[in-house]
Amino acid sequence: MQFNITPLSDSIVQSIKHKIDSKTKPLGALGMLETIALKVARIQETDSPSLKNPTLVVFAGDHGIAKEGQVNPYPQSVTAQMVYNFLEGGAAINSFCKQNSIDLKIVDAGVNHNFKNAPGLIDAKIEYGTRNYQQGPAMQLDQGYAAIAKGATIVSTIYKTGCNCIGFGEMGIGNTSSAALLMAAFTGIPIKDCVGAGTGLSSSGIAQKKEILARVFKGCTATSPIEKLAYFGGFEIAMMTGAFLRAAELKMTVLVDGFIASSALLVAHALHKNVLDYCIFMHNSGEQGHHKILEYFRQNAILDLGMRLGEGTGAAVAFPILQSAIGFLNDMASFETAQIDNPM
Ligand SMILES: Cc1cc2ncn([C@H]3O[C@H](COP(=O)(O)O)[C@@H](O)[C@H]3O)c2cc1C
Ligand SMILES: O=C(O)c1cccnc1
Repeated sequence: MQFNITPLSDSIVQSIKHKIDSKTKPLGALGMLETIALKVARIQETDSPSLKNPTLVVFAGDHGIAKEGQVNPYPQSVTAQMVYNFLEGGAAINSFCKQNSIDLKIVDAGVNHNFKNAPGLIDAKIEYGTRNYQQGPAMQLDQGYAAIAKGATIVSTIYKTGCNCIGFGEMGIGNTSSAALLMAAFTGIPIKDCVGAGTGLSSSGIAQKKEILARVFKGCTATSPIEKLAYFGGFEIAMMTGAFLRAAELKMTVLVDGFIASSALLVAHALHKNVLDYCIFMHNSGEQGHHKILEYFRQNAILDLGMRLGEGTGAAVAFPILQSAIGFLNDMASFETAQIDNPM
C-alpha cells in the first residue's frame, strides 16, 4: 500500500514567522503556541489557517493475550462494554468532545463481540480479536494490511465531509502491552523500559507483565514494520496506523493522543517518515513509556496532566490550546495596525 506524504514546504516559513513576530507581543512571548501556529500554517500552506470540522475517531479492538488476565487488570469484556458506553455518550471522550465541539466517531476494528449493526458504530471488524502473541503472531499479514487500508478509508470518508483536523483514540483491553512491544521493536529501547502500569497494575503486576512481554519479544523474529505490527497486533493499532498515514497524505492536521496512539505512529513513521510533519503531540501520557517515545520523535507535547486513559482524551482536552494558537495568528493586531512602538 502506497501513501504519498509530501514533506512540509519551507516556502511560507519566513512570511508566517514575520506575521507571528509582528503581533502585539514581545518576540516569542506566546511560546509553544507560536510553534504550533507555524506548523499548522505550513500544513495548510496559508498564513490564515483554520480548524474545520475537527473529528476524533476511536478505534476499538480486542487482544488475545487479554483473555488470560496476566498483563491487564480489567477483563477483555470491558472493551465491548466501553464501545456501548461511547455510543451512549457516557465515556470521558464523549464529555471532552462535547465540551470542545469535536465530532466523535466510534469504529469496531476487531472487538470480540457481535454488535449486530449497533446504531452509530462504524463496522470495520477484521476479526473477533487478535490471537495471543504468546503463541505466535497476533494477526495474519493480510489482516494487518486490511486494517491499515480500512483506517485509511475511514479517514478519506471523514475528509470528504470538510474535516481538516483529525485525532485518533483507541479502546482495547490489553493494548498497553501491544504498544510496549511495538515501542521496543521500533525504537530499540529495551522492552523492560517500555512496559508500564497500564490501567493500574501493582508493582508485582508490572514485574509479571515485563517478564511475559520480554519472553514474547525475544520469541519474535519479525523484521519488516508490517511483520512487527502483525506480530504484536492490535487491530485498533493497525487501523490507527493507516489512519495516520492517510491523514498526513491528505494534509490534515493530525492530533496525537497518548501511549497507544504514539505506538501506532511509530509504525506509521517506520513506513513513512514524513507523517511526523503533520502531527501535533497533544499530551504526555502518564503511562511511563510515553515520554520516551516523544523523545525518540524529538517532539514536545502540549499538556502534561498525568492523564493515562487513552480513548483520544489527551487530544480532546488539549484541543482548545490548538484553537488558541490558530486564534492568535488570525485575530491579533500587528504593531503597525495597532500603532504600538516596536523597537525589535
Ligand atoms: C473502564 C476502562 C475505560 C478505558 N478507556 C480507555 N482505557 C484504556 O485502557 C486499556 C489499556 O490498558 P491495559 O493494557 O492495562 O488493559 C485500553 O482499552 C485503553 O484505551 C480504558 C480501560 C478501562 C478499564
Ligand atoms: O496513554 C495511553 O494511551 C494509555 C495509557 C494507559 C492506558 N490506556 C491508554
